[in-house]
Amino acid sequence: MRILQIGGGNFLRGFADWMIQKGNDAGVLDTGVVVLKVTPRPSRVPLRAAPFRVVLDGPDGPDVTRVDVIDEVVDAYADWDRCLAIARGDDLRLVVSNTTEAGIVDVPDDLSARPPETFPAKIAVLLHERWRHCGGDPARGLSFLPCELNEDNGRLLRSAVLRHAAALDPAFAAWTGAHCRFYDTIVDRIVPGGDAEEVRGERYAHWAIAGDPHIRDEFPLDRAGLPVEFLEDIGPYRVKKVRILNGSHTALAAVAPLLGCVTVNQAVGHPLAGEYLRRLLDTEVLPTLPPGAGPFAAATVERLASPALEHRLADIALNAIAKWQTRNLPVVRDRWAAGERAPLNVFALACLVLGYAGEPGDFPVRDDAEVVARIRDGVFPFDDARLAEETADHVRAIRAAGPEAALEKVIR
Ligand SMILES: NC(=O)c1ccc[n+]([C@@H]2O[C@H](COP(=O)([O-])OP(=O)(O)OC[C@H]3O[C@@H](n4cnc5c(N)ncnc54)[C@H](O)[C@@H]3O)[C@@H](O)[C@H]2O)c1
Ligand SMILES: O=P(O)(O)OC[C@@H](O)[C@@H](O)[C@H](O)[C@H](O)CO
Repeated sequence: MRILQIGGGNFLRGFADWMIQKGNDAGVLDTGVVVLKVTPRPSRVPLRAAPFRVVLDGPDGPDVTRVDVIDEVVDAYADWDRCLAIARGDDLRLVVSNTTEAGIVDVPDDLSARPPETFPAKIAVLLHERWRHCGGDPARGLSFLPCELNEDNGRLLRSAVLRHAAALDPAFAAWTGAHCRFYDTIVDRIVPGGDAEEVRGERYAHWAIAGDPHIRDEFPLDRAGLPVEFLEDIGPYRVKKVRILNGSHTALAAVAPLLGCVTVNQAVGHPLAGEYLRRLLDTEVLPTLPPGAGPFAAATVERLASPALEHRLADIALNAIAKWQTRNLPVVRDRWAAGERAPLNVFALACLVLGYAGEPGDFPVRDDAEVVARIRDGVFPFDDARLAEETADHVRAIRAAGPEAALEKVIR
């Protein structure tokens, strides 16, 4: 069997490729991976069909795995014909992707371009080639496992692909709708970096996959003891993971640089930033979740405290306003709806607003130029009067007393 992998970033190498290697080693899979490079920009890590090491930090030292599953890398912009040939392949069954949350977009595209610009349009054209080649054989549909962190990632990808498919040929769209399976998944492993030879991450991993049970036989990694779970609905699991882990990351990336921290583990170990994190989880995030999320929150704090990960706050701060909106704002809204307050999450937003505005000057701002410019012009990023007012209160307090004293006051 062959798996088509869209994107060759560190996350997929340290998570999906690592799992496929383990599945092959355990005898539950027998598959190679072909990686498609789908952006015209140069890769951060040069992509090669060559073995690499996955080094995972754990309580008893690093665990090193040689991953040798990538047997081909194709650049869609350099060799689209080869991509079409791969799509025709008899041995192709599964597609995994990670194109960041920016990749699954539902916008018009030029389907005659070689290649089309967006990820879903590329998939539609590749599937169309497959459909033509197999004469619409129902058995030749593909299964998609998107790893992007968008909510309902499988459903989103399916609907964008189907829109392009309908423009190509209604009969092809019907085949795609009936015989290709798009699974919602949620992935969890902190993978802070790597290069062509090595990917660094944590030992912890979890992959929750929802939907049609067909996938359990195509991708039976649970039978190799891997942390892959097949669930009917991953919604509740997703909310818990995103609010606890990603919300903590985004809050720390906003607050901790103002206290002089550079990495996540420094922040967790910092007396004030560490207390901020624990209180954020205990008093704001956990009350918005169903009972039973406490152990996951405690385990998350331990994961974030690991010194071996060297996860830079500045890297997590990429597009921080949009991330705060999806990871932290829902907590604020739920607390308000329950007649409670959420000052620690709003404090993080105040730190972002100040940081984006250039005070203090060394804040790691990595966002869309337009988003940054609007904040610098004094425009509050959300259309919400209460949020604007509470954020402004924190901004004033930070300006007057400095970040440490202002934070002390909010915490205690
Ligand atoms: N690194 C982690 O700890 C981690 C953990 C869980 C999930 N994730 C997911 O991974 C993403 C970051 O991935 P990474 O850490 O491997 O980073 P990365 O920058 O190494 O890889 C990102 C990949 O996305 C591709 N890409 C970017 N924009 C695209 C677009 N518009 N269309 C198509 N492809 C596009 C890039 O070419 C690259 O292959 C996050 O946004 C999140 O969705 C990461
Ligand atoms: O990858 P991003 O930039 O979307 O978010 C940064 C981190 O919060 C994220 O990558 C976590 O490490 C990951 O979600 C853990 O499973």
